[in-house]
Amino acid sequence: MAETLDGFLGRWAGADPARDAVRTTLLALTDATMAIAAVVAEGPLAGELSAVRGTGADGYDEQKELDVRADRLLYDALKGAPVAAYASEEAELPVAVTPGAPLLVAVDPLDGSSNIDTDVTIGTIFSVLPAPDGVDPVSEAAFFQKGRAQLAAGYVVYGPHTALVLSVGDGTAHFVLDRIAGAYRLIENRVTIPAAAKEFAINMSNHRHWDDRLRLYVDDLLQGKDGPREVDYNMRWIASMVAEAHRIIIRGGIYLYPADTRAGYTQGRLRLVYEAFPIALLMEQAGAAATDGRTPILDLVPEKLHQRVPLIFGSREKVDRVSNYLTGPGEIAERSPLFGKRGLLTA
Ligand SMILES: O=P(O)(O)OC[C@H]1O[C@](O)(COP(=O)(O)O)[C@@H](O)[C@@H]1O
Ligand SMILES: [Mg+2]
Ligand SMILES: [Mg+2]
Repeated sequence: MAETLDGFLGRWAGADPARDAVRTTLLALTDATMAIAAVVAEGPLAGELSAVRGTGADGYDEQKELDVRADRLLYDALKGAPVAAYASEEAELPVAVTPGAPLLVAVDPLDGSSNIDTDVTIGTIFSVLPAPDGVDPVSEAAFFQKGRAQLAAGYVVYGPHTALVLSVGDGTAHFVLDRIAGAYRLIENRVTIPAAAKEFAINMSNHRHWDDRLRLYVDDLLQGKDGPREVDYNMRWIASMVAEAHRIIIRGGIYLYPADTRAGYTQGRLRLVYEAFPIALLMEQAGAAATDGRTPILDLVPEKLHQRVPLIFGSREKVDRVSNYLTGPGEIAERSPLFGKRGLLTA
């Protein structure tokens, strides 16, 4: 039988108390995800999981019954863990857990809420940070730490099987839930994401709202073999970022949720602290990359707990190429109608 998460983290933590605190916290979080997986698997038998229960912290997103339940399960599971404060997409401000404890946790309890009632993969995303010295841990400011400060990060996808992907800063590991044993079991110790891939994921319905450089990149992909890339690509859009991340972990590709001109989307859609940071750590630790188009996501420092960020992640060569389109002069200046003389139609 494959090693359990408990065994894996036990080996990693050894006798180090700081690592043991992270281990205890991850086991509490992943216990909660098993309870969430059970609710997700029941679907409508567990109640009206997609019923609207409120609006998110900045007033743009609806809060559904399952968002609220997942949030409660995660918070309750952390009681007794060495966590000073818990921040969630579902609450405006962090809340206290264990006073004086060394860690902070930030979560997206349920990612892909629009898919709850369609039986499409959804997930939970989490990030573990150190409680900073000299700052009240139960404050937004405590979470204003660089993505590279994360001690651990991961997600669980509730799909046909339930998978956990986790990093404690030494590679990215892949586990699958063994429902009978009630434990996650190790599938791959060190995931390596292929540097190149032919799949991209973006919500194409926003095409007209994008910036010209981003539009040029996607239009070039769409031209396939007949365009400048000279390769046919395939497209996916699940509308659960966590499910797209999992596909990329398994076989590579790129995910883009750029900024666009719609109200509420000028900084993209995804949240920096509990969506982009954890996914970026998992990507980098698996040999891939994550950027806002200019700066590696892990080098950003949040200024607000619920701050949004344009998010591009996946296979390294693809992320580098799109960053080139967004920031570099080079071939873009040659070909773009806005940035060069030849123009898109004559290229
Ligand atoms: O409906 P859109 O604009 O395609 O947005 C889908 C994106 O929104 C998200 O669902 C946002 O996450 P939440 O469900 O946690 O709000 C992403 O997972 C997903 O990629
Ligand atoms: Mg989300
Ligand atoms: Mg969510």
